[in-house]
Amino acid sequence: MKPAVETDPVSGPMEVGDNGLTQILAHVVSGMRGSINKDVNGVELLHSLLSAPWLQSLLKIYECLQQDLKHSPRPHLSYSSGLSLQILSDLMAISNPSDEARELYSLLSQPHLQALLSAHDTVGLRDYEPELPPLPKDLPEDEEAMRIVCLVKNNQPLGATIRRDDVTGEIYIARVIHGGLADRSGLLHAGDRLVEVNGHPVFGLEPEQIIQILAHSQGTIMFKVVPITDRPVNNQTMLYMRAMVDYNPLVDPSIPCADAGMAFRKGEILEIVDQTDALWWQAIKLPSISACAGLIPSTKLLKRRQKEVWWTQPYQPHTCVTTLTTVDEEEDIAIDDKCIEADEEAFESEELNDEESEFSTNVDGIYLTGFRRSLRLCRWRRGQAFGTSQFCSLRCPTSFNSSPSNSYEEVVRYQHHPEHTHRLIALVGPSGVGVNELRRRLIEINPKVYQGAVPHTTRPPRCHEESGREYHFVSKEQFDKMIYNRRFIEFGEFEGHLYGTSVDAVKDVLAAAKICVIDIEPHALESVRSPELRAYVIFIKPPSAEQMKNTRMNSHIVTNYFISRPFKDEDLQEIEDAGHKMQQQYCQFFDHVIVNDGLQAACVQLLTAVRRAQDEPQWVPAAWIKPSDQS
Ligand SMILES: Nc1ncnc2c1ncn2[C@@H]1O[C@H](COP(=O)(O)OP(=O)(O)OP(=O)(O)O)[C@@H](O)[C@H]1O
Repeated sequence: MKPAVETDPVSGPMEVGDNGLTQILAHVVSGMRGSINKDVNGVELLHSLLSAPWLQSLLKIYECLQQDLKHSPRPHLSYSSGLSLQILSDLMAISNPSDEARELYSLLSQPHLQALLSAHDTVGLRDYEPELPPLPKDLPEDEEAMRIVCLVKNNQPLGATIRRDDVTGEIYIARVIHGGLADRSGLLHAGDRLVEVNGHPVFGLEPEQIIQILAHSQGTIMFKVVPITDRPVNNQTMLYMRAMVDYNPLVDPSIPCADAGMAFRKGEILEIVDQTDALWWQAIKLPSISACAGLIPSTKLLKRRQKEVWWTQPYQPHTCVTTLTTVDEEEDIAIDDKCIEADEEAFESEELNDEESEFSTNVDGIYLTGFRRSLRLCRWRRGQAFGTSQFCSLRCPTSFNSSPSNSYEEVVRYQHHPEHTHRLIALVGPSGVGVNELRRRLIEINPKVYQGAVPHTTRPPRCHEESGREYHFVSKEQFDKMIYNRRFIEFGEFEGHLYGTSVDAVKDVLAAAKICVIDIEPHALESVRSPELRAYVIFIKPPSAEQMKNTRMNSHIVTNYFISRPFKDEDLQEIEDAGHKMQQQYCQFFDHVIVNDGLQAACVQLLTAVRRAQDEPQWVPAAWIKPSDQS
C-alpha cells in the first residue's frame, strides 16, 4: 500500500507504513474509545465492529495479498506432483540407495506433501474455476427469478425506456434501444419488470421519479428486474427506407420518449433495425455515425396521422395539389396575361431566329437531339396551356409527392449490371442555372456514349428536318393517344403545337447501349423513377447570386419574353431562390447534387456522377428491383 500521512484526531499526525490499514484501524479504534464515554450516538456499535477479530484477520489477509500482488508470484512448475512421482520411481530403481535417498523417498511419499504439491499444481494451472451446482428441480412455482444487472453509466444514455402499468402500478422496461448501453449489455429486455434501481424499490413510483433516480446516479447503476418469460424472437429482415418527409421528435407530442427519438430529413437513408412496435420503429441513419438507434414513427403511424388530418381538416386541399399550386410556386412559374400577349409576338420572331442560331445540333456528323429551344420554352406556358389542375391529373395521378404511404420509400442497394441497359440520367434545376449547358457539354464530350432523347411534336417538319432526328413528327391524334397511354415523361404546348419527351424515345437511346441524358421539370420525376428507366436524378444547384455574378458575367439568359440578354442581379437572385425552393421540395428524389459555379468544374462533376451512377452501387427504390438484381 502506498504510504500516506493522515491525521489522527486524537494523537495527531501518524505515519502509515506497509501495514497501513491495520495501523489506521488501530488508531481509529483507540481514538473512538474516548468518544464512547461521551455517549456519542452509534460510536459503540462502530467501535465493536472495527475491533472485531474477524475484521482484523481479513485486513491482514488483504495486506498479505497486496504484498503478493506487488511481487506477482508465478509457479516454477505446474507439474510438481508428476515430478515427485517420477523422482519416487527413480529412487525405487536405485539398487543400493544412500541415506539421503532414503530420506528423500520417505519425505516425498508422505500424503500431506503429495497433497501440498497437488494444490500447488492446481493453483499453477489456475484450475480452480468454480463449478456451479445444478439447479434444483423442485423450485417453488411462485418464486420469481430476479436478475441483477449492473451497468456502468458513462456519458451516453442508458438506451432503454420504461412504462408504468396503470392497473398494477408495476414498472416495466418498455423498449430497449438497439445498440444502446442496455442493449449491448444483453441483460435488459423489453417486458422485464423493474423491481429496484440502485436499491430503491420502484413499485408505485411515477416513471419520471425513476428517471430522476437514474439521472442523479453516477458510475454503476444497479437494476433488479424480473425477466420477461416469453421474450419475442427478433427475426425481422434488414429493411432500408429513404425518408420522404422531414421529422423532428422534439416537436412530436406523441413520441413515447423524445430523447430516444431520431430526427431525419427528406432523402436520408434509414436502416430500420427494429419493427417490433407497429407504431414506433427503431432506425439508424446511414452512413451511420452511431451504432445506437433512435425512435421514428412507422409508416402505419404516419398514414394514420395523415388520415386524422384529412378528417379534422376536410377542406384542406390535397397535398399533391398544394405542392403544385402553393403561392410561392405560382410566383415562380406564372406568367400573367399581359406577359403572354407580349410573349407570343416576341417568340414568333425569336423562333424563326432559332433556325439559324439552333444550339449545336451537329457535332462530328452526330445530331445532338433534345436541344430544341421550342421544347424547353413551351414549359413556361404549360401552366397556362393545360391549367395546373389538369396538369396534375395527367401527370400526377397517384399523388406522387404527397401520398401518406410515401412518408418512406423502401430502398435497396443496387449495382447496375453491365448487361442491363444503362440508367437514365435526368437533370433537374431551376431555369437559367445551366442545366442545358451542362447536358450539352456532357454529350459533346462523347456523343457515341451520351445522347439526348428525340422529342415528339405535332408541328409540321421544316425543310431541313428529318423525322426521328430533330423530332419525331406525329399527328395531334397520335400525340393525344400517347398522352392517354402515359407514354410521355413530360409534354407541353407552344404556338398551338404539342411537344413532349416520350419514354420510348429514352428507351431507344438506352437500347442502343448509350447513356441517355435528359433534362426534366421536377413534376416529371415520377415518370422517370420507374423500373424501366431507373433514372439517376442529378440536381443542378445554383450557387449564391453573389457568386453567379462573377461566373455569369459573359453569359446570357433567355427571358420569359424569349429575349436573350445578359443576366441581371434580379435574374440571379430569382435563380438562387428557385433553386432553394426546388431543393426543399424535391430533394428526396435527388441522387446527386452539383453546384454549377465554375462551368468547367461542374462539367467534371457531372461526368464523374454519371459514371458513378452506372458503375457504383446506389440506393434505389426496392420496387424497381427483382431480388436477384441486388448487389
Ligand atoms: N457555370 C456557368 N458559368 C457561366 N455561364 C453559365 C454557367 N452555366 C450556364 N451558363 C450560361 O447560362 C445561360 C443559361 O444556361 P442554360 O440555357 O443551360 O440554362 P437552363 O438551366 O437550361 O435554363 P433554361 O431551361 O431556361 O434554358 C447560358 O448562356 C449558359 O451558357
